[in-house]
Amino acid sequence: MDPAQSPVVIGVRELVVGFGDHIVLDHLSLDVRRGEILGVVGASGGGKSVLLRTIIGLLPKRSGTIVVLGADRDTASFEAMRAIERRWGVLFQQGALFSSLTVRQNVEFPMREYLKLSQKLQTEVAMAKLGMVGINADDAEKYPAELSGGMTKRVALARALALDPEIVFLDEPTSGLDPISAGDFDTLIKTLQQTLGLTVFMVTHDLDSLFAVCDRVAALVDGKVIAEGPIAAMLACEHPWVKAYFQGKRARETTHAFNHPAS
Ligand SMILES: Nc1ncnc2c1ncn2[C@@H]1O[C@H](COP(=O)(O)OP(=O)(O)OP(=O)(O)O)[C@@H](O)[C@H]1O
Repeated sequence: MDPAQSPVVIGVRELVVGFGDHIVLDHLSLDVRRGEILGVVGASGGGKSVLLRTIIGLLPKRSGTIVVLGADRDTASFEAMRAIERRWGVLFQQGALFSSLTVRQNVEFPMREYLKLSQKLQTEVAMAKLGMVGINADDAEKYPAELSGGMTKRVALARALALDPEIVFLDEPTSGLDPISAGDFDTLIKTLQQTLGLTVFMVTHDLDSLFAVCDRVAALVDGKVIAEGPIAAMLACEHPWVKAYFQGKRARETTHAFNHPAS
């Protein structure tokens, strides 16, 4: 199904989030539709991570509504919200793996929290998830400190997929990776999204990622979404920030490659 026609799985309306007298999100509204990869871009410190963390309930909002998979945290019961939380996975910036747990134990962690599976089954599922993201079985007993940046991201992605989520939140998944590893990671995200039918909410600064994987992009400026749409619409957008971002010097090469794919 064309994601543009799919049901809304994340609906944010008039969201206000702030710290003291610093308003970060100022009556922000945004929809994410089932099956799409939405890229969220914006200036550094503009509130992209705050938006992600507020949607998943890690930060409080001042006002507005957030409905995820039909549940509104303001009105849903604790049990209902916990059941909904099982249906999403999160890859935090830097991976955020537990340093005292092995790769396998990190992936088992959400299962321990939410499911009652035998240890044997947990291990089988964790190993399957690690296989999906391209981590060798030989690396499963390593600790996070022994992993490269790319491997850390892959393990964090495996952990995000542990509970077979419908939505995956990715906070700068390719930051800190060299261009080839970042490109491989983009391909992995796209493949998983297509094979598992995931909805992906991805905060990124990486123009290559936006062009390679996103169905739609939302630009967050001054606490609001000032433009949203497919890449082609963003390239045609006249808003000064969007123009500078997508048509600036840094963007030109990527845009050129997008418009002139190698045959
Ligand atoms: N827990 C917090 N307490 C106080 N201020 C915070 C907190 N979390 C974020 N902020 C502030 O909110 C603003 C937005 O931060 P956020 O991390 O969302 O930016 P970002 O758009 O993700 O930036 P970057 O692209 O650099 O990661 C920043 O000014 C930041 O200092």
